[in-house]
Amino acid sequence: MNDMRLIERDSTMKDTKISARGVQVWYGDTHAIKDVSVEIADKTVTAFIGPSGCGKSTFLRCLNRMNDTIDVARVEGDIRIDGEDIYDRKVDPVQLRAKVGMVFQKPNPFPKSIYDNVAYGPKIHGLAKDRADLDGIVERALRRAALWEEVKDRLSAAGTGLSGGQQQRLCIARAVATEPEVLLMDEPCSALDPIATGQVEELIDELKENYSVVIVTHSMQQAARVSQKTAFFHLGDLVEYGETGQIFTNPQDRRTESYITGRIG
Ligand SMILES: Nc1ncnc2c1ncn2[C@@H]1O[C@H](COP(=O)(O)OP(=O)(O)OP(=O)(O)O)[C@@H](O)[C@H]1O
Repeated sequence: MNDMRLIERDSTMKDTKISARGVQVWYGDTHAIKDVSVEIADKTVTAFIGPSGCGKSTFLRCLNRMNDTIDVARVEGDIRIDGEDIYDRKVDPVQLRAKVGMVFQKPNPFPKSIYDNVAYGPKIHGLAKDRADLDGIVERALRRAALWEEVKDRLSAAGTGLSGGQQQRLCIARAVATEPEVLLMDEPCSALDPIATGQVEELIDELKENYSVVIVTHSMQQAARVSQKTAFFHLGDLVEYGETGQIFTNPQDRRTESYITGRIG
């Protein structure tokens, strides 16, 4: 009986991809993240939820050192990806961000062609040996982002000329083109209509076959639809973290319960 239970548990366990210990973030005097520790699994979608201003985006940005670009931000603690300290002085943040890709709230394609939007990252990171190789990378990334069929005949058209939902999928293609291992998504559907949202959510579900996906969302329905793990933040604290089903049906902390029942936030 015990053996059976062990086997059952093993089949649902995934390796840890990101391990954060005692993470604190300040913006000047504002203490935005307070001693957060969490293990994020590989090949899993993890949702960060919580009321506005609770620190979800701040913590997400710690995972690829995007906070480095904010002058007043100070990050403390230990964050490891595959056991490697990403804040170590020998880590190049540009290389790190190729490995830990990011998709933002508002689709932000470069003012370039669809092709060049996707080819840009692989070019600067020297991932293609020649033009044919680069063509292959661009096609694969656009296919992975479920956009290829819609754009294959107009790759030289401007990325900014696509619809909002297509632009967001283009940004996802751009992020996956550098073969990242982790994909961070900060409210990726908030500027999209329900149809485009559905397409991006479907895509997120497929992306988890290859990547560890972390998504910040204001929509609890979205967290419930796309994620396997959910972390609830409140006033800079990570209050509760667990299986998404458990967080939504049987939260252990009354603050989580208040949030998911709409009493706070
Ligand atoms: N660039 C910044 N400079 C100064 N303070 C900031 C900065 N970015 C965030 N903050 C502050 O840090 C705290 C956490 O903000 P953060 O954007 O991480 O929260 P959030 O949970 O993602 O919010 P939202 O859901 O509204 O996007 C807030 O008090 C916010 O005002």
